Amino acid sequence: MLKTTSLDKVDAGTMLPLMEEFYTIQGEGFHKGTAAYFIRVGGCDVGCHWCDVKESWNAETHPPTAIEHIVENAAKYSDTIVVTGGEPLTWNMLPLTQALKAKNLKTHIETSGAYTLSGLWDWICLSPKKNKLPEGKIYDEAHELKVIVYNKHDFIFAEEQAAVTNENCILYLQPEWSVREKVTPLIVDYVMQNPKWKVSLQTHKYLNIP
Ligand SMILES: C[S@@+](CC[C@H](N)C(=O)[O-])C[C@H]1O[C@@H](n2cnc3c(N)ncnc32)[C@H](O)[C@@H]1O
Ligand SMILES: Nc1nc2[nH]cc(C(=O)O)c2c(=O)[nH]1
Ligand code: SF4
Ligand SMILES: [Mg+2]
Repeated sequence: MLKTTSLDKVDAGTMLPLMEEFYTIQGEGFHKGTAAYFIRVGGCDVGCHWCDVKESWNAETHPPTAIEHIVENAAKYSDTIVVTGGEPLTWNMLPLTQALKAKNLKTHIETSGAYTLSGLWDWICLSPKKNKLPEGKIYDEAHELKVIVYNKHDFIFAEEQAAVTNENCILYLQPEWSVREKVTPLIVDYVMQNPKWKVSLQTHKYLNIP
């Protein structure tokens, strides 16, 4: 009985499968270098073979957690909150983001955009994936587009995605970590040839912080 209630609340977005939460420095993209509190929500079936948080995929291994509890913790640490996963848009993000905004916290999301956009966001980082493309509307709303480069074909994918994204969106190419030594020089050359793009590195990994 108790279990069913939690599942209903997860469906409603008033509880979320919480994998971890941590205060760190945003390592990637536009807000790189900014202190932020990260909320990592479990659950993702996009299946990127190089995903650096595969432990997040199975939502059932992460305890349904009341959003009041998540928000109360977050507010103690930072005024910038990054919601990531897993794929946060697996779930209804409206209750969580409303509660964060009620505390005057800035809401940022890291998402593949594979599911319908929900929630109230001050910053949307869209990182599209070939195997499950974003749902239309998020292309109009995204503030940054961050394409992961694993091999040279990803430059073509990046251009295709930029072409359908709003014109104010800031464009980033980020090396896939395991092949960074090979692809970072390719990204450097590409950005110099195509300066509408910028380089994004996973700087937290170089700094050895979460
Ligand atoms: C782990 S994902 C979680 C959020 C969401 N599922 C997504 O993919 O945007 C957070 C960010 O890390 C990026 N990422 C994941 N694995 C990576 C890797 N091995 N190298 C570089 N970036 C990676 C994703 O593209 C995304 O921008
Ligand atoms: N420091 C730090 N910055 C990040 N930016 C995006 C991350 C993510 O996993 O979503 C991430 C992360 O895991 N750690
Ligand atoms: S969409 Fe994000 S969390 Fe899901 S597999 Fe890809 S990188 Fe990992
Ligand atoms: Mg990460």
